[in-house]
Amino acid sequence: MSPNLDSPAVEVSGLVKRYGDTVAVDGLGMRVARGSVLALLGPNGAGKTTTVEVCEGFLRPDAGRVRVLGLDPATDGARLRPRVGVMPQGGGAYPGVRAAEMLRLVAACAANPLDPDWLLDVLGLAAARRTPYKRLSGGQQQRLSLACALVGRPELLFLDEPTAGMDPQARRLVWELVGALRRDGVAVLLTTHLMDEAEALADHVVIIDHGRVVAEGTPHELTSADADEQQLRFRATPGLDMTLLRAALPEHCQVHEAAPGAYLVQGRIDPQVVSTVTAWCAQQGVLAQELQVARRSLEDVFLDLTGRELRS
Ligand SMILES: Nc1ncnc2c1ncn2[C@@H]1O[C@H](COP(=O)(O)OP(=O)(O)OP(=O)(O)O)[C@@H](O)[C@H]1O
Repeated sequence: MSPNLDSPAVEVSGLVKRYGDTVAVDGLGMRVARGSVLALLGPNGAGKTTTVEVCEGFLRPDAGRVRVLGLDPATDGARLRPRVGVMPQGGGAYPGVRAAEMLRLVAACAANPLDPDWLLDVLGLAAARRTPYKRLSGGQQQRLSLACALVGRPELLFLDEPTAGMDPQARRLVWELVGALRRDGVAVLLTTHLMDEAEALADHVVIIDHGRVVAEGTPHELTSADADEQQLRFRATPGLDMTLLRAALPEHCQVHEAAPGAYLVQGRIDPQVVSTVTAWCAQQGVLAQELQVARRSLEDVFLDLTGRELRS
């Protein structure tokens, strides 16, 4: 039986990591419970990879406390390696090695590995088993990297942008796999830029910016924190005069044409607001179609917290 089963899978407090004058991580704290999936979100340069690499033991922190499965990754690497799976950003393999060889090499280091051939099959790589790593497509390299992270039956998985560059089919497959691992009690710390990925997979979301936590909670908590902030979306003829609709709606409502013919009303959406919108459209002689009332999306929350402008 594994030691330290009572401790969280990952526990970080007051983490600081600098590169010269750049403070990449600035007092960050987070906790990944056993058997749960935590998604770490943040704009480019927010400090996600640095945080994950400290937890993986690849980087030493400048300050703070990091415990992985109850151990210190900076000093207990040898004890942690057999229990942790790592899928780094951008793969990481010898370019000439064939897919199946590489997976077998990794499997040989594990005490009780999964069958590499079975794993290649599950990840849709059976036909590519003799292909050298450098000749695999980007998505195939990602899947092989995931296979390498999984083959040792880890208790904890670090996935840094696991589905970047994957086609929708491969992405679905990875999502299903992560769901199955979680049901088997594996903890997962993943970073992603895909809000639907975080919503689909994560029990807990941590949004960071400038190396600090700016919000955290379940996807539901994050998107329903402000009950007065809802959205009414509808489609109609492009170019309707939004100043007229705005004047017909209560003061707390904002309205704009998000894309040609796609309209968005934001505020407290009650039955009266819905009725005003449909009646106003009828007055204009247009039909409001695909009418939908929803909470703010995780992407809205993320953009509100981290800004809408592009980072350099
Ligand atoms: N090896 C390094 N040397 C110097 N600065 C670095 C190094 N690695 C990262 N940084 C800087 O640290 C900050 C955090 O980078 P990090 O890669 O952790 O961010 P990230 O959130 O993972 O970004 P992305 O979403 O683009 O992958 C950035 O300002 C980055 O330029």
